[in-house]
Amino acid sequence: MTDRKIDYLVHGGGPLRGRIRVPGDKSISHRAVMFGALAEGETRVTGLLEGEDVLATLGAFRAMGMRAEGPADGQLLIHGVGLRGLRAPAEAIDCGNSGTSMRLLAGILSGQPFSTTLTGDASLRRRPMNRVITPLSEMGSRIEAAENGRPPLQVHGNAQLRGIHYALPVASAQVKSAVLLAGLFADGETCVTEPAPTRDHTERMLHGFGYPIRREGQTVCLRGGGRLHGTTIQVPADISSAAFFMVGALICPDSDLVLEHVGVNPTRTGIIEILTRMGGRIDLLNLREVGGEPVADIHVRSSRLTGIRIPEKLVPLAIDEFPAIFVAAACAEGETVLTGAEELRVKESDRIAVMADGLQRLGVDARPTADGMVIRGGPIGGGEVESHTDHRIAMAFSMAGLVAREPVRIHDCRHVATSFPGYAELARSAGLSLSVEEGR
Ligand SMILES: O=C(O)C1=C[C@@H](OP(=O)(O)O)[C@@H](O)[C@H](O)C1
Ligand SMILES: C=C(OP(=O)(O)O)C(=O)O
Repeated sequence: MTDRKIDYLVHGGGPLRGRIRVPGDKSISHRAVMFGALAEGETRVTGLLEGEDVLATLGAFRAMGMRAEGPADGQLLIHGVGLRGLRAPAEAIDCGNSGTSMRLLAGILSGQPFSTTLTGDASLRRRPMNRVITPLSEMGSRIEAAENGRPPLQVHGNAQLRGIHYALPVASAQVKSAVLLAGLFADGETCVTEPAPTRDHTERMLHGFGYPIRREGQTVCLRGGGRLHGTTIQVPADISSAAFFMVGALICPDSDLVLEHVGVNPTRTGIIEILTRMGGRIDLLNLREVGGEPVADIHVRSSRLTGIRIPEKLVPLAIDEFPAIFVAAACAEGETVLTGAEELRVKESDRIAVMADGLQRLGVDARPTADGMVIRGGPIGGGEVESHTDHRIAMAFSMAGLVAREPVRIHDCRHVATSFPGYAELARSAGLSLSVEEGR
């Protein structure tokens, strides 16, 4: 990451037209690196997201002895070390801005015969880790954290973990994945029950690497001590990155945009359901299955949006898309009400507080609540907003700038590169009038 602060300045633009492909899926990319490292033999990945979060995961495994060629143009060849082949890293592992890296690594490191420190940037060091510390400790790992279970974490692994049956207190794919990854190293069976469906890329990838896994209703189980077999993985484009363009095309008149080759796993498509319920014209074209994940081209046309009450069951299925959805709500007629989304407060920033604050600065009637937001649509004015070093906040406000009456300056957008390298260029190519300036 560059230390130089950069701002985005958006002077409207649009319509958004044409066909674009956003970068690879972040969740799938992290897991491709992790499972490829723990597998026996080679894993060839294409479409890998070369964003900073995934590079942090890759750096962690290289520091633990994994060899890999790439990434270049999304291609990565991983030489797996096998489940018992990781070595202690020489120094602390820096997860940067990435919660996924830290929580999933905590699961893997819990099963190692060595101790490791996991650290991260200022945003990550504010995020809660007790949610993984609690179940991993029950399995026999010992994890020390700073105050209130915040990073850095010192993970004192245990080569003889015990399998557990764990009921997740929050719907979190990261916690589910951390426990299942530790379960690979544990005696007996490890099962996780989720309160509501969350993204299932870990389960699909275990299957792809030939590891037996069983799902019964909301419970997933595996037995430790098996083997992962190297494979090929084609990473689809990230629906969480496509989300900004979906919203931009819906709210900007005369837009007609196709987002190519996007992963549309049903545990990720809450955004499509929510925007469709708001009146968005969104069609999935050429639906196909690629490497165990459903993929489609998403066709979006400008639409008259109407506010809705967002069903709580859709919240985990759209969890990273709310910054973009709030912008859609600001452009909709009437009121949009979100509840049951307190998890948004512990992401890279407090996404409820930060989005409400920025929308208010742009003249939008946005009222934060403990677990969501109430937004009454209306005209968006110009002004200056803060990203709070949160990539998704920066990109969401850039789409607000697309339809704002005056220019919108978004402060400190460096972190967009964590999930979406090349965002400014791609947004310009689609029709956004966006310049990148020295931060002020
Ligand atoms: O498992 C994953 O890859 C992710 C799970 C979600 O986090 P939670 O598990 O905290 O909901 C999501 O917000 C994050 O961007 C990626
Ligand atoms: C919450 C996110 O990621 P992470 O938890 O991996 O930092 C995100 O990308 O929106």
